[in-house]
Amino acid sequence: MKLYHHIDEFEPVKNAVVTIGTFDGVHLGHRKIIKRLKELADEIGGESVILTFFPHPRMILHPEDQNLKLITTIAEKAALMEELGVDHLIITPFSRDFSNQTAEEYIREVLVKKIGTKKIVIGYDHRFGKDRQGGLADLQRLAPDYDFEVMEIPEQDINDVAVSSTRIREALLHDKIELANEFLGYPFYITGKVIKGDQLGRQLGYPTANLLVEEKYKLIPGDGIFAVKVHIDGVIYKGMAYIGQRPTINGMTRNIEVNIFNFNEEIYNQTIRMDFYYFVRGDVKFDSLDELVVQLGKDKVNVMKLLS
Ligand SMILES: Cc1cc2nc3c(=O)[nH]c(=O)nc-3n(C[C@H](O)[C@H](O)[C@H](O)COP(=O)(O)O)c2cc1C
Ligand SMILES: Nc1ncnc2c1ncn2[C@@H]1O[C@H](COP(=O)(O)OP(=O)(O)O)[C@@H](O)[C@H]1O
Repeated sequence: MKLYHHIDEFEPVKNAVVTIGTFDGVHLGHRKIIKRLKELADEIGGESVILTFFPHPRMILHPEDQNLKLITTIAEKAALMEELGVDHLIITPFSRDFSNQTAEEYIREVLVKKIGTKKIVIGYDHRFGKDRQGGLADLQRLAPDYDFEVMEIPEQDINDVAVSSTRIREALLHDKIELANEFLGYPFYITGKVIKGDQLGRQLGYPTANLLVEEKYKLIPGDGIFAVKVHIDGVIYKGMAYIGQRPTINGMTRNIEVNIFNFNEEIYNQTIRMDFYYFVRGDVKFDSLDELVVQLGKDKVNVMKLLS
């Protein structure tokens, strides 16, 4: 897959089959659209192109709003699309200039001249151009002039996609990891850099790698203990993860940590990926560290069972 960080980097391709969207999570509904996109491209010996915007329009129009949480970071989204065999992914900043183009300018300048669109796969409700004035009808009206074809994604499919992004976010925030994974079609994951914590973990007999997620907009599941698999340098380990404030030690920050099974290496500053499989239990304030350690032993047994 070829990746572009601005629409201006893209050179028009022959028979571009294009779709536009946020594709947060690259979940089962998105996968269906991407599959269709690739089939259409194959039919005409063309190439599949996805146009997505980053930062998300809401981040530009409402920078003060920190509530926008996405299932996938932009890098994760690109990796997932690459796995699915998309030919070209254009991630273009959603600037005010960009959004000030009229619908017709957008179709002519972006879709036709910059991308070379031959077919566009688009939802019935997709809006574009200044004040979101453009839509499917404009594409259909201008298609003959600019020699492209419009393929509408049926309303039901669009609703499925919207419903599943929302439901995945809800599920992740409420300990329903398995449900989220069912909608995603793969295990939800977090990518982060290992940073120093309070160095207490190893004293308790359970060292925990603390993850820093740099993307503030990444959705983090609700507090609790989870059965996970951790990718470190291409090797996959089982482990038990914790998300919470550590009430037992009156922790002040919300941590993401993982005790990795059968592992004993220093991995500070490394970027690791953690795949979530099961929710194990909720966060508890124990009366002592000894009680916490006893529980950690039980958690380990439970997680091993769940992942075996
Ligand atoms: C599987 C697992 C379960 C945990 N459960 C709890 C818990 O229920 N309550 C709590 O206060 N801390 C819990 N912790 C967090 C520990 O308090 C934390 O790992 C310890 O404070 C070490 O922190 P450090 O990595 O900053 O040294 C858990 C950690 C792990 C790995
Ligand atoms: N099995 C393991 N699971 C997690 N981290 C481990 C493991 N073995 C060694 N480590 C290393 O130890 C660190 C965690 O130890 P810990 O005492 O909890 O320190 P910190 O509070 O800095 O996280 C990890 O960041 C990692 O570099």
